[in-house]
Amino acid sequence: MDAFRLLTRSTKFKSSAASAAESTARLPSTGKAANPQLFRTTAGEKLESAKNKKKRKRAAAADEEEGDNDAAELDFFQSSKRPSAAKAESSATAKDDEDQKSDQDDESDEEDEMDEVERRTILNSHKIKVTDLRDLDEIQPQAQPVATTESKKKKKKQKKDETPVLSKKEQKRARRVYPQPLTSFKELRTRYKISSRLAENVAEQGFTVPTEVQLGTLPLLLGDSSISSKSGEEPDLLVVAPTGSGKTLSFLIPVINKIVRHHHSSLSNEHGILSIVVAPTKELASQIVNEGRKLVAGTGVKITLMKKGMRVVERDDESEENVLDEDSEASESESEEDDDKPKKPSSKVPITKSDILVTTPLQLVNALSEHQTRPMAKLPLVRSLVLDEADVLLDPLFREQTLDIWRSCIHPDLRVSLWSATMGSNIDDLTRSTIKERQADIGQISTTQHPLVRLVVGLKDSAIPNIEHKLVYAATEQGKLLGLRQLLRPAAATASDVRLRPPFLIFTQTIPRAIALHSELKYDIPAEAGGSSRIAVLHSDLSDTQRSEIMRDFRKGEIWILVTTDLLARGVDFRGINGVVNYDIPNSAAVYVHRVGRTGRAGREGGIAVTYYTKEDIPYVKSIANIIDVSEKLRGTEGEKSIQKWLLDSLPDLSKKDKKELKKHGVKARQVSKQVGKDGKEGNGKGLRGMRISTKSGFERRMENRRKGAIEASRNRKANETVGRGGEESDNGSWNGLDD
Ligand SMILES: Nc1ncnc2c1ncn2[C@@H]1O[C@H](COP(=O)(O)OP(=O)(O)OP(=O)(O)O)[C@@H](O)[C@H]1O
Repeated sequence: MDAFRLLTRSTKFKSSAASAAESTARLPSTGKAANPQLFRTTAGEKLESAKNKKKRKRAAAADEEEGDNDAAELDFFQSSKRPSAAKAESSATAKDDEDQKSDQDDESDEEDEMDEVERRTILNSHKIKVTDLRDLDEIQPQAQPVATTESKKKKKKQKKDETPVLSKKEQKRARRVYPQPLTSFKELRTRYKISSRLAENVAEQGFTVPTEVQLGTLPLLLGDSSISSKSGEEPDLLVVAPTGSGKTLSFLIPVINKIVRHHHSSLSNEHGILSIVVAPTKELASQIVNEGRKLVAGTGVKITLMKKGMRVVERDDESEENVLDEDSEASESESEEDDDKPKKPSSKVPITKSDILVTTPLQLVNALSEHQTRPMAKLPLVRSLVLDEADVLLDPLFREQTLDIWRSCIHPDLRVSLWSATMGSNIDDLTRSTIKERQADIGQISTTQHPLVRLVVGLKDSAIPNIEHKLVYAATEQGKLLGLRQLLRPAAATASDVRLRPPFLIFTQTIPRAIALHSELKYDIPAEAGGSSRIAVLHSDLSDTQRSEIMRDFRKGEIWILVTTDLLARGVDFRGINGVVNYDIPNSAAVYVHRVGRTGRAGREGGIAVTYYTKEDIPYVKSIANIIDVSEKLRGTEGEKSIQKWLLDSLPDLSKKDKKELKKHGVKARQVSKQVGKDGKEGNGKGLRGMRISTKSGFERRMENRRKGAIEASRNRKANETVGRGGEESDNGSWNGLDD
């Protein structure tokens, strides 16, 4: 069924069939991109393909030598699906397989080793920048820079016994590292020797080319010896990489592999949570678990979504409890409405048995502190802590909870990795200081310090270059609604030059506005296209069950248009959505980057981001216009710029204080006054302004309200006369919410 056609109510487009087909072919919903990478230069591509060609030749020669029987074992990356029987067999022989191949792999490893120039060329070609963030004196002596004239001059000024002060440029150079990039997924097995079953599970996803973030981070986390430590020691890692670039796979593969190794090691009798992944929303946490389940199949690793009422550790003062298996948790009811209250006395609940726990911050903090009634319990076995959307997890809203979790992980070998598409420099500082503070707390000596590495893909804090941005001035709230209606009826949209095919997301500033917009639009979808069931609203006031049902239906394609708040701005992966509408402008440039990043996932072309702004928004638009400008420059399309220089120059700059205020509360005109209840019935009507969404003018609304008031008053008068006593006081004069 073509959603776009149905929405046009069978109206024929003026454009030719050929051009329509051409535009459809480029839509994100039509399938995955041939290459998910966003950045690459010819020089880098040539070098990578030369390296891969060499490897293929070697593999073919090895195949010939080993005969047909062994070939099946060696080429598990070739086909995306393998019969399960073969899988079971290969899983059973995995360890032997690893041992048998290790000699051959060692040999090929040496051949695969790139020199620094090659590593530099490939990393630069993909716009990957890796930096060691430790203090310079902590970085290995080899990393110290060669003194330049600049530093020599400074040196003269210093006393002889003092260490030289390096210029900023020199410090930067000293910190740059060029780890060997992953040129193909095959290397996960041949070079990094990950579990063969895990490698098969990755291959079964059908991914052929690693994305930039995978190419850069997987070697670091799987133990690459070319990084600054020279020891191949796993670093703590800060990663800034574009939205939809495959960060989830980048952190899950190493975490799962580490646990498989742990299960095979002498520590295999240690049972408990070994890794924690923290994400800011339940939707994202549940998505990570789904992705994780595909990767852990058959590896013996268990991944669990943290739910209310679950117990994750045994406190010292508790008696032994029976242990609940992860499989039985899957059947737990998801209909818990209130996360802040314990479901049943926690001591009666069995302890969760899982290797990887995926959680939102509050849920884990509540479990560890028994709803903040007791000191936080410790998580003594956790070796990997992953903070997904780390900048938001370390934002004041979640910071204390996230740091509490971090501090609870007391194992000396803990490694932390922080991931996001946007990260301020304050996160670098906070990470550094938390690592030091934690090391001091657990009495770790400095010699055991490992690298803290930052890896940035592309330009930090920028929107993906493979989508089209439209910044549309709508003057008023009514103008925005009219514009949006045009998008919903694409036949009319030809005039406005924006064509957006479902499925798409619409973001509003607040929950009441999302609800209001949904009620305003729900009858706009024609019955033959499925009517109001095609459009839904999702926000955090809904129950968990409602939230997951809506997510499921949107993913299945039953819901075409989803109105939502920033709840879905981050991390959530709806692979084929064609666009994003910022009905209300985002509260910050970072939120813009994340919201629009819901489309154009994994390098898909053709996604559109439409942002409406009104007169009230003008002071806040410049940072968004800047992001669009940079994204278009990254794309490198001459002459196709949507942000003109004159616009950038004429838009006002926002002060730091106003930026902070905007981030915290959004555009003032759209805030919901405290006197207004969620039902929209309290107050005198003025507080409702922020949630009002209607095409009717203020005058029309006033007239309508007066009419309603008059009818209501006459009804009351009649009732009073009949009953012979005064009726209940009614708030006739107040506006009664939204126009349906
Ligand atoms: N190498 C690959 N080739 C093709 N698709 C991939 C590859 N790696 C991941 N993907 C797909 O890319 C999509 C986006 O991945 P993911 O959700 O991990 O992105 P992300 O970087 O975490 O984005 P965000 O910043 O929005 O959270 C997913 O649908 C995933 O299956």
